Amino acid sequence: MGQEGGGASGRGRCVGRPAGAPKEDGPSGGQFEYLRTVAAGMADSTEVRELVYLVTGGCGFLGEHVVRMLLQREPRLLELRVFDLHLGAWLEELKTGPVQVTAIQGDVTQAHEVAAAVAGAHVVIHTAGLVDVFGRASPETIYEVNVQGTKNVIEACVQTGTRFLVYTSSMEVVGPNIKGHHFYRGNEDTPYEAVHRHPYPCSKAQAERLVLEANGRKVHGGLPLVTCALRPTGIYGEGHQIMRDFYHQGLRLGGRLFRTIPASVEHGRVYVGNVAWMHVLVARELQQRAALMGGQVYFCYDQSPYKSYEDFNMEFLGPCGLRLVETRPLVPYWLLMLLAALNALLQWLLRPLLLYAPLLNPYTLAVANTAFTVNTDKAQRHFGYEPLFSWEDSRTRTIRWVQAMEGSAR
Ligand SMILES: NC(=O)C1=CN([C@@H]2O[C@H](COP(=O)(O)OP(=O)(O)OC[C@H]3O[C@@H](n4cnc5c(N)ncnc54)[C@H](O)[C@@H]3O)[C@@H](O)[C@H]2O)C=CC1
Ligand SMILES: CC(C)CCC[C@@H](C)[C@H]1CC[C@H]2[C@@H]3[C@H](O)CC4=CC(=O)CC[C@]4(C)[C@H]3CC[C@]12C
Repeated sequence: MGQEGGGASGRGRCVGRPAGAPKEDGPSGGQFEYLRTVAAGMADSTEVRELVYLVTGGCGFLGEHVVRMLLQREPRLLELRVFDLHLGAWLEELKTGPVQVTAIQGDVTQAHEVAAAVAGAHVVIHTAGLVDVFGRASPETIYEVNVQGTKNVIEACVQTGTRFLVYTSSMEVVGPNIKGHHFYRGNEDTPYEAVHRHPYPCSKAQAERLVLEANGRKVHGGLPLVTCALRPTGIYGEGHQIMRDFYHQGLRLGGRLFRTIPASVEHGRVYVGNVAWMHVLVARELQQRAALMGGQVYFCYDQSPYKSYEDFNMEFLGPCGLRLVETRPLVPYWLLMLLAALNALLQWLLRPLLLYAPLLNPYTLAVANTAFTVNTDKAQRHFGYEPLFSWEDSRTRTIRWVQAMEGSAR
C-alpha cells in the first residue's frame, strides 16, 4: 500500500525533527506470509533451556507483565535479566523457579550499565521508557531516556553480539498528529501525516526509527542484528496507573465521573496481557523469521471494543460502583481547551515552586479528543499472533484488579 506524507508505517516526523521507517515490503521482503499457527502459546515443553533474555524497564506496568509472561510461556528461557531504574520487590518471588531471574538496577542513559546488562543476552526486549505526557519531566530528560537510552541499547547489542532486539514503541509515533486528524481503524500502511510537537511522541518516533535503521547492522561476531518495533495503543489492565487515578477521582466525586469527551471519539486500547504476549511471541519468532520480520513495525491489537477513552474505562469502573454522568460532555469543548491552556500556564508559572501536572493539558485533551483506532492482522500474518486473552477475560481481570484496590466503591 502506498505511503503519503509519513504514515502509519512509521515515516512520521516531529516538527523540526525528522523520523522514518521502512515499508512492510522493505529490505526484508514482505512477500510471503506466516502460515503456521502458533497454538495457544506454549512451545514444546521438551525444549532445552538455553536462552538469555534481557527486559529493560522490566519493573514497569508493561514490563512486569512481559517478565511474567516470559517465565510462563518461553520454555527455552535459561536466564531472565530484569533491568530497571527501580526494582520491584515482587521480583524476589520469581527467583525460586527453574529460570534464573537476575535483577539489575540500572539506568538506560548510562551506556556502560546497559552494555554490562546486555553482554551475553540472546534477545533484548527494550520496554524502558519515560512515559510522560503531563509535563512531569523536562523534554531533555524525556529525550535522554527514550532516545539516548535506546541508542545505548542498540550500541550494546552491536558491541556485545546480541542479535535480536524488540522495541516497545507506541501508537503515538503515528498519531494523533498536531492537526488532530482522525485515524479511524487504520493499519500499519494507512497513510497518515505523522507530525508531532510533544516530546513524548517525538522521542518515541526517533527511538523507533533508530531501532528499525539498526536492523541488519553487523554485531560483534559478524552476524546481522534483527530488530522490530511493537506499537501498542493505550494499554490497560492490572497495574494501570491512570485507571487507578480515574477510580480514585470517581470515589472522591461521590462515585461519579463526568463525561468530557464525546462518546463518538474512538480511542484504541489493548489489554496488557496481550501486549506482553505479543512481545514474547515476536521475540521468539524474530529468531526464526528474521527476513520477514526484521525492520518491521506491528500495532498491538486484540478484541477490545472501539470506544471513547471514558466509555472504555467505564467497562471496568462501572462494575466497581462508579457511573459516568451525562450522555453528552458536561463542559463545552471550548471551555475544556481554555482549562487545559490554563493548566499549562499554571504548570509553567508554578514550576519554580512545585510540580503541577494535572491529567488535563492541551496535549492530553487533543489525544483524547481525536479518534485513533487500529484494525490490522499484520502480526497474525507475520508471526501467528492471536490474542491470548479474550475481551471477556481482559475485562474480568481488569475489573478484579480495580475491585481489589483499597476502598472499592462497592
Ligand atoms: N502505557 C501505555 O499506554 C503505553 C506505553 N507504551 C510504551 O511501553 C513502555 C512501557 O510503558 P509503561 O509500562 O506504561 O510505563 P512505566 O512507566 O510503567 O514503565 C517504564 C519502566 O521503565 C523504567 N525506566 C524509566 N526510565 C528508566 C531509565 N532511565 N533506565 C531504566 N529504566 C527506566 C521505569 O522505572 C519503569 O519501570 C514504554 O516504552 C512506553 O513508551 C506504548 C504505548 C502505550
Ligand atoms: C481529562 C482529559 C480530557 C482526558 C484525560 C485522558 C488522558 C489522560 C488519556 C487519553 C489518551 C491517553 C493516551 C493514549 O492512550 C496513548 C498513549 C500512548 C502511550 O504511548 C503512552 C500513554 C498515552 C500517551 C496515553 C496517556 C493518557 C491519555 C492522554
